[in-house]
Amino acid sequence: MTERLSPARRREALAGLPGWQDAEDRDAISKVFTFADFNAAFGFMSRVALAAEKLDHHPEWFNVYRTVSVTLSTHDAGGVTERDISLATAMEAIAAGTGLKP
Ligand SMILES: C[C@H](O)[C@H](O)[C@H]1CNC2=NC(N)=NC(=O)C2=N1
Repeated sequence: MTERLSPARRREALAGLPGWQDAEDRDAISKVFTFADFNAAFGFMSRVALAAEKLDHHPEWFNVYRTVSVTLSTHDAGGVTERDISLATAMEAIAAGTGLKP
């Protein structure tokens, strides 16, 4: 659970997570979510915050108006683990119900 993913597993996981990609400057994965408006973006962040606490795994993120830029990595492991894939998967499910930009 806390080991960095093999390249093959990482490719497989990213293939199932639309819009997620390798971060440019470090060992992490990232995505920019664009919502209908600020209300939807902040609602997404509120729901993700609750899920992150349950998973004990927390996003690095940056919100401007209706966009939320997310970077996930497991600091203890120095890279991407199954914990990041679990949180990314939860974020996808939450975003699907939160008023993504049409
Ligand atoms: C003690 C606690 O489990 C750790 O500090 C957790 C908390 N949330 C975390 N979140 C993320 N993204 N990476 C971590 O390594 C991490 N570690």
